[in-house]
Amino acid sequence: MPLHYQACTFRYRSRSRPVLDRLTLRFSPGHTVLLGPNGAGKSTLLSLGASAQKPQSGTVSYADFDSATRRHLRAYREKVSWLPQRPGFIPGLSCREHVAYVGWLKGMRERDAWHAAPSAIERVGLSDKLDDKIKTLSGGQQQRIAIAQALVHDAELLLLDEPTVGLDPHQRRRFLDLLASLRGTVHVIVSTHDIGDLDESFDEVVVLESGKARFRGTVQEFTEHADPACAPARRLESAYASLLEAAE
Ligand SMILES: Nc1ncnc2c1ncn2[C@@H]1O[C@H](COP(=O)(O)OP(=O)(O)OP(=O)(O)O)[C@@H](O)[C@H]1O
Repeated sequence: MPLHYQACTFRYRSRSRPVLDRLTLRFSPGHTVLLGPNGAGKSTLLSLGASAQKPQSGTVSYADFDSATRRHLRAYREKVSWLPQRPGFIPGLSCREHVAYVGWLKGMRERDAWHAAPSAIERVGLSDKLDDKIKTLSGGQQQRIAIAQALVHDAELLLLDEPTVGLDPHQRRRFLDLLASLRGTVHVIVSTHDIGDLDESFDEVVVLESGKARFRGTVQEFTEHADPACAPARRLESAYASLLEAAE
């Protein structure tokens, strides 16, 4: 199912200019990387996709459910999971309690969430911290618990906002392998500044700039924007730079 933004306008109350101005964008099923400079509107876009905020006009829909329609909200949130850029934690809960609590918030039965939490935590390699309190974890470990929270209720679509921030290189590789293991079963949209996260395992690249989609295409189509003279190892960076230069 695609995640569909139709003529979406979103403005923060304290701001006169909208972050998104009648944006129409369709994220195809599969795995998508969302790129864009600071302030482009990526987090805003994902928070709308997660139904955490509503557009002032236009619609956001997934699987025939409208994120702003009250009677759709429960089903929408069961299908869509979101890792925000700055996940909030209840520091005194254990990892298991926290992940189970988020599963319960997402509509799982308390018992089911409690039983599902250890396997979500195992997927991020923190089984040895199951009963440790969140406040005793390092920043990178907390980020991994946040990823486990996004996985716990088996959503159809994961919206991951800078999930690899704070992860060491081994954990970053592990996370990318985890994403690859979800191919074919879970749709994923990952916002990142780390262009190295983008590899051939992704189906689509979207570049957002000033609230507008400057590029949407396959990884190969994205790479074709690179300077032909650049070194192979720098092709992704070069493609990204040339797309943003063209937008100026
Ligand atoms: N809560 C808020 N109140 C007011 N303005 C906000 C708020 N959150 C974001 N903005 C503004 O909205 C614009 C888009 O921000 P957003 O966080 O969506 O961008 P981003 O592409 O995710 O940026 P980054 O890569 O730096 O995380 C920015 O100009 C930002 O200053």
